[in-house]
Amino acid sequence: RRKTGVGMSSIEEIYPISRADLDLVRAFPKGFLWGAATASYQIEGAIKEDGRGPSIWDEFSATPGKVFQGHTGEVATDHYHRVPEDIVLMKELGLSAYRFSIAWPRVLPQGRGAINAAGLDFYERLVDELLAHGIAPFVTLYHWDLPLSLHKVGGWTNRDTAYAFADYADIVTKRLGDRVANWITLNEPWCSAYLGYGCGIHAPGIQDRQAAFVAGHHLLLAHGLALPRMRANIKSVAQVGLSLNFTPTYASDEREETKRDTELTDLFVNQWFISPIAHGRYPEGLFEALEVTPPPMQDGDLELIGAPIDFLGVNNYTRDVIRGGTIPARPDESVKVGPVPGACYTEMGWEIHPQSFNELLLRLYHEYGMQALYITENGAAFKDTWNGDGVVHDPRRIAYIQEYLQAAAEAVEQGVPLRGYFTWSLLDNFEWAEGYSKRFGIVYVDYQTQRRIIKDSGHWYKALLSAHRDAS
Ligand SMILES: N=[N+]=NCCCCNC(=O)[C@@H]1[C@H]2[C@H](O)[C@@H](O)[C@H](O)[C@@H](CO)[C@@H]12
Repeated sequence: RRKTGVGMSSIEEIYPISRADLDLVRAFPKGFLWGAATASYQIEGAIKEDGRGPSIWDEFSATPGKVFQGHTGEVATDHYHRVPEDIVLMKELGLSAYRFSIAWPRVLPQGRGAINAAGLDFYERLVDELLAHGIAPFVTLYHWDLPLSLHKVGGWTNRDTAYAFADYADIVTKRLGDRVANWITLNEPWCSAYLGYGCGIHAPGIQDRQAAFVAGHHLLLAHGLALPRMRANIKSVAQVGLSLNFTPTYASDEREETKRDTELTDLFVNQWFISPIAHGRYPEGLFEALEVTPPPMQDGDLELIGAPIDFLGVNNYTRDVIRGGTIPARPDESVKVGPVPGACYTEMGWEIHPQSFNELLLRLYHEYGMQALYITENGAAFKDTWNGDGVVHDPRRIAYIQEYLQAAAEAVEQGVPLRGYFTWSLLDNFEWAEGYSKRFGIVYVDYQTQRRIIKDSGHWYKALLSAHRDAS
């Protein structure tokens, strides 16, 4: 379509959505929250500023060979110094909610004990600025940046860390519980436990399967111990949940060993954490399949862990297709096949498969009885290029989000109580072991200048959210 006048936006820029998009948004109920998600270590930078203590990711990313080209979160997207402009950006996009995480080492530099007032003040200003712009804060208390001092005494393999987390949760909710109505205790404890302590590709870089299950139990215990402390400090209408990552597993053929390996991988990847949360017990056969002994538990742990949550945060990006090995392969070594003929993949090598997202949502509702679900992360990394002006074309990210939202809309029509969707991520950011080489944002970050450029997907998302508001 042609320009509508010098300096004016083109019609396409104002309404870059299709008729199908308009039908899509109508599937989501009035009041459905539309947001974007980030995490402290991935966007803040300022890792030594205003009293912040070191985290395990400060140490891990500074360790040669751990992160792509030695990238670190030292500067990241410099969000710590750019909160006002980044919130204007969120407003410009029309977000009704914003999910971010609080850096434990900013609030408690040693992980416990002395509170760093400047750290709490930073998050109080962030929350107040969001509320002033009519954006609902969704606060994650732990998104992987464990205070280094706690790691020095065992980190998540030390049961005391669970108690330290509950104290940290108490401090934060005492300060912000009057204003923040949506709380997430942990982000993806599976990644913290297995990637951090099992295979070691994430901080603290330990390779010990037994340690991974001990850490996993203490992460769950941290969640369970924090729940009552948080509920005492937040408003009765406020809600508490946690965000779990799921990667649905599919058999690549009909052989018995393939079905067995697919089921065992599902146990390991998808059931390990949701089972204690939803059913108050670890899934049958998990420890045997991983050839570990059950982690040390005390009486009452599983009751604390299985206490009711108000919502489940669902993080999903892709699925895994499994081929059975001739011998029972341990599920952390299962054979993932790819590329699947006719399938499409993101820059992470993750298959784009919205159907498995739909089936996951149905499963979480029917098999785990979740009464409220938020998609707290979904998005894609593609090779985004910026040509120096205000435009970044990312059609594949638009298509990815469209397809996944279509799958979510079908789940809503099938009765799944889905309350909101947060795309990962608001900004391009520090993608853990991949450093800055992978871009997930609907907003491009030029790291040389820290300039933010809304990608086509950001303009599209804005129009979609506007259409939903109009249709509600
Ligand atoms: N096959 N396969 N596997 C896919 C497994 C995905 C596990 N990683 C995540 O979910 C992380 C989550 C994290 O919260 C965020 O901090 C990360 O930036 C995003 C993007 O990586 C996602």
